Amino acid sequence: MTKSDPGTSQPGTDAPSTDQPGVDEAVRAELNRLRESIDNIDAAVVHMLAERFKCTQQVGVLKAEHQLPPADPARESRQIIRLRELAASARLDPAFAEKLLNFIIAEVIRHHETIAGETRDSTG
Ligand SMILES: C=C(O[C@@H]1C=C(C(=O)O)C=C[C@H]1O)C(=O)O
Repeated sequence: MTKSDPGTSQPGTDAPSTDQPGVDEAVRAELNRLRESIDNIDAAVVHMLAERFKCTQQVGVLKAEHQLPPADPARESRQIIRLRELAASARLDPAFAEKLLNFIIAEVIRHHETIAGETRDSTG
């Protein structure tokens, strides 16, 4: 297989696609089984994040209506401590858990700033 042989490798790699003939049937079956679980977990993550953002949007509206700042660093510090402990007990890298939470919170704060701006515009 070469790079000029389209469709036989994953984009950006020279590794053979698992869809190719020649991949052991038992390996393919195990991979498919694991990928079905991964797809279910990814769906659950998306649904849980959607629910989280529904809550944080409501927090954003409440803060905007009461002139509270979009970010609450003290609350974030407590969440990070708690999440790192949860991660450690679940054998997930606490640094990864912290990065993920910070990534999500940054997006939430962006939403809150937008809501605050819109609220100021509409109330004058
Ligand atoms: C949702 C809030 O607003 C911000 C976003 C947070 C979050 O996404 O968990 C936490 C703290 C705040 O910086 C909040 O204050 O509770």
